[in-house]
Amino acid sequence: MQLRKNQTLERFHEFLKLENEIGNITRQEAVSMVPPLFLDVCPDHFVLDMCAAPGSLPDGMVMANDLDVQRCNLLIHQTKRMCTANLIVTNNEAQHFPGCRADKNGSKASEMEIEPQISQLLFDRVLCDVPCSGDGTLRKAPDMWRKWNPGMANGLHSLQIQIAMRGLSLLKVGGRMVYSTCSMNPVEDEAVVAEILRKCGGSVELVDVSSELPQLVRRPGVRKWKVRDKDLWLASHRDASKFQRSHILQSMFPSGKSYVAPANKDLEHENDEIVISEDGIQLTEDTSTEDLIEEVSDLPLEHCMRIVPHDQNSGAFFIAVLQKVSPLPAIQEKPSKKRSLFKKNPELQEKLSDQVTRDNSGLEPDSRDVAVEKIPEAATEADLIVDEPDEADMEPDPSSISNQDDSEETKAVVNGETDSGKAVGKRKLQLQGKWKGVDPVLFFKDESIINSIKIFYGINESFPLDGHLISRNSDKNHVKRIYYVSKSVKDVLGLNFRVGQQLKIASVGLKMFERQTSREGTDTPCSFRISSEGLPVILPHITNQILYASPVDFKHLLQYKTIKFADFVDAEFGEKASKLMMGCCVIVMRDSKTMSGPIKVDESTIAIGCWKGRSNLSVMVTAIDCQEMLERLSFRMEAEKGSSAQENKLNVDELKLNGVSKVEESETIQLVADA
Ligand SMILES: C[S@@+](CC[C@H](N)C(=O)[O-])C[C@H]1O[C@@H](n2cnc3c(N)ncnc32)[C@H](O)[C@@H]1O
Repeated sequence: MQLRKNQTLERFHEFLKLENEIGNITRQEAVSMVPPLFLDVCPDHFVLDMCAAPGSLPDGMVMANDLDVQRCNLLIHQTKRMCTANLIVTNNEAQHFPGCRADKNGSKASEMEIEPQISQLLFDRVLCDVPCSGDGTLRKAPDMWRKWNPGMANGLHSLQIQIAMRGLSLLKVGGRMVYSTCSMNPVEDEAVVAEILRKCGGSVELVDVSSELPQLVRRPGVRKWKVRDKDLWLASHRDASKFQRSHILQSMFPSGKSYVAPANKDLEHENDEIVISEDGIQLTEDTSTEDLIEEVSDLPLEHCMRIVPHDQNSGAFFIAVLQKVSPLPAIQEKPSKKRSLFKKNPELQEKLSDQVTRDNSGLEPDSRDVAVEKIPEAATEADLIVDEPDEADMEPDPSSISNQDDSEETKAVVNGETDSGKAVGKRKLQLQGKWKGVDPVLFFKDESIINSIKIFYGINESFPLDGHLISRNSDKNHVKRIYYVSKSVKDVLGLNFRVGQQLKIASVGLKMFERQTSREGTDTPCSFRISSEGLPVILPHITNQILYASPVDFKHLLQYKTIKFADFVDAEFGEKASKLMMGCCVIVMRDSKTMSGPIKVDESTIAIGCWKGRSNLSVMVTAIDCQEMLERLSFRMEAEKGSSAQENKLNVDELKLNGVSKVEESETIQLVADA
């Protein structure tokens, strides 16, 4: 509110919005970022984020899942600038997340697009930041004060157990899973942890992480609590009436034990007095809790962590770290009868998908779990962007570059092959395995196109393309976008084909190449340009169609978007540009590091995709990216100017000592001055 209203913060707010839009920053409450810190992720790990919403591994990969398509879109937008080929965004129900185990001879040849190195999808790390009632966000979500009621937590308890159990069954033995909520309600926290410990019978341990992140002020988990149902406190499942037992479960209590209801229980609480206050809020006579016999858990729940607002001025959070020490008991991840039926009849699955179904992990939840009340929407981050445009198709005409927006399509298809600007409504319903309405995921194997790309950009074997390219269009002749995936992702996709595409993939890999046509004609030897997201990854491997511009010419390109060869300040650069092949090229900003020798790409390398036309170079970067890059550039130049001036001053002082009074400016200083 202050950011929006306070005039003095206007520029800061604009900066935040721009950087957020571009994907350089993501605003999130600090405490929400704590759970992954306890995951202890290593670069080669396979990580599953079961309920990811929006939040580069060399060998490992991250599979980020969320049930909500809009949140998947947001996640895709926010991870776009990470330039990672190691990410798969999926849109499955976490509690039924597919196991993807390939049997040795069961796969059909046509589905086995690529022989995978793995035969089962298991993870080294799992993050279960589950949907919760969200009372820990009370400080930033004023709505919560009106909306909250204890039924929200009770209604989510079973789903939380199911998601956590599914996570544990997908975890490798020896792996770590973090379970977290932004609720302080023990029913969603310690009760869930206790229930999964009970279900797992010693194969999962609650890890004492009190020595990890010592700066984080936290409180131990509780071992005793009561359960609230509407106007009543219940200390034990024994206290629940027969009616209440349809939604108040034994696992919500510290002992986790069930009691047989006495015959007259139904009649209890009938006469509880209900009072309606002036503002219409229902007040109830609070039942005294003193006469209830408290249960105490015998599990080491004090190893859980409670982060409370008044300890370090944060939102509230609950975190538990679990270690799988042996295979779970009675785990049989064989497809249930129901699932094999679905394979034959996907429509049946669609019909049933809205119902709360039983866990297929083999650890069946209590049958009463299915009777939970309608689950309330989980707490939301205050500043979620609902949707983001995919990168527009770009013609080498700068005016068209900045204005296109295919956000409608992005809404419709998550990310995939779209026909920019025209296709909404006309697109055929895509089919990804059994998933309707989702673009297919296909290995891109068109050798003539792959070879033309390799030759045009001079990409050698140091960057293997074969088997690493993906398209999202079943019409092989009209592929518009080609995605690049890492070896780990390639293996997972191969496995997913073998098991009949159980993963519902919203986004995979890094958009690397996009089909490009020029208004000047199509006489370019390669019809695919390098996309902005893929550029940082492929940059070190490009040997053709790449030029180095001085900071001043680079800046002019960003400012004016199109520059005639003859108009570059550095005439030699203009000359070289005119000799490039027609089509996409890459312009790297020259600095002391890129002046000579091989390109070393690091976070400071600034490069853009351009189009070499008949008489000019045009940038193929969105207007917003140009603006951001210009700002980054001026900041860098300021910094360089400062350090050069400092260096220069030192040199002058040094030379003065040697009796010389005039110093030639270094080239760096000259370039900065030009700019
Ligand atoms: C607490 S939020 C996750 C926040 C996220 N980890 C972050 O740090 O931004 C819980 C998420 O679970 C998703 N969700 C709800 N039910 C789900 C289900 N059955 N399977 C998977 N995701 C679910 C919601 O869409 C929501 O984005």
